[in-house]
Amino acid sequence: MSALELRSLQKRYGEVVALRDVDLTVRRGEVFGFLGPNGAGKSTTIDIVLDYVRPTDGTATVFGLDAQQEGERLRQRVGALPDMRLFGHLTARQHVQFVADAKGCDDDPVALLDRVGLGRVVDYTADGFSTGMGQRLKLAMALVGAPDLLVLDEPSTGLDPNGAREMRDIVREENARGATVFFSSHILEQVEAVCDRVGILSDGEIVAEDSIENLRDATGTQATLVVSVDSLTERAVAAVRDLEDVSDVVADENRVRVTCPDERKAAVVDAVRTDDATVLDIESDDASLERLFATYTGGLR
Ligand SMILES: Nc1ncnc2c1ncn2[C@@H]1O[C@H](COP(=O)(O)OP(=O)(O)OP(=O)(O)O)[C@@H](O)[C@H]1O
Repeated sequence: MSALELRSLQKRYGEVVALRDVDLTVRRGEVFGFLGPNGAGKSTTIDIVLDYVRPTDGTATVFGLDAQQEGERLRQRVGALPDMRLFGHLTARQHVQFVADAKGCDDDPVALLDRVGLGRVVDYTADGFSTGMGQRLKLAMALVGAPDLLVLDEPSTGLDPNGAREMRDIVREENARGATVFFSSHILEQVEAVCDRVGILSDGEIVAEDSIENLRDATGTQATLVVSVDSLTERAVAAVRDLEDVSDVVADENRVRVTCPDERKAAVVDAVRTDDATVLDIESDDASLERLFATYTGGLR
């Protein structure tokens, strides 16, 4: 049985078609990235999965439980980080305790708050929290009861780079203990760093569902690679230029920049080392990921 199944899901708000026809399967134990530009329908999909919103047509099931029919049982097994307001007059501890009581579990709020980096403010009220602290608190609430499925809607919102990294670490830890993670974002690097597979939603429809690697192969999306060495010879540059599928070769004193498919990166590094140069640094930019996203969502063709 899969962790999450969406079948022919449709949602209209009056004239606005938020979801056209969404079919998606998230397997048990995977970290699945749910990608899409603003307004694509990600939040609507998540709200339907959590039964905050009813679909116009189609079904959403979590571990075989129908979101509309068995919402209460379903929520027992799910931890969600929705874009929900916190209660300013309640402390961090009270927020987590509230979820623990609702789920009927005896998790220690302080341990959970410690895990998300709020160990020192457990008795502070949420009204003084920054956006990032609020986001951490919502994550602690999502972790209550060691859920089988974690649904994280834009979890990195408001987090600084350290916070974003800690969020990724927690996603990995949760996945390692067996949780399936469904992770929505429009920040591609975040998704690539933790996700096994991704689904790309565009204009209310899934336009791609695969590993990022396979999607790259399918679209022939190229990466930019910069190799820095201790000394660069003309022979080495010529060897790089001779490589198949490698283009836009630019060389300066001790660096070579090229455009190539992922699977040619190793050949480029080998060629740069033709005269036994020592590799000092290898950089590969994320532009390829941006292009991949744009290819599927209509930003670039
Ligand atoms: N309550 C609502 N009433 C009317 N239209 C809505 C409502 N909620 C969402 N929509 C519309 O449905 C579409 C999908 O919105 P949704 O918030 O699901 O997208 P999203 O992918 O989560 O976007 P974002 O990345 O900006 O959060 C948009 O056109 C939005 O304006």
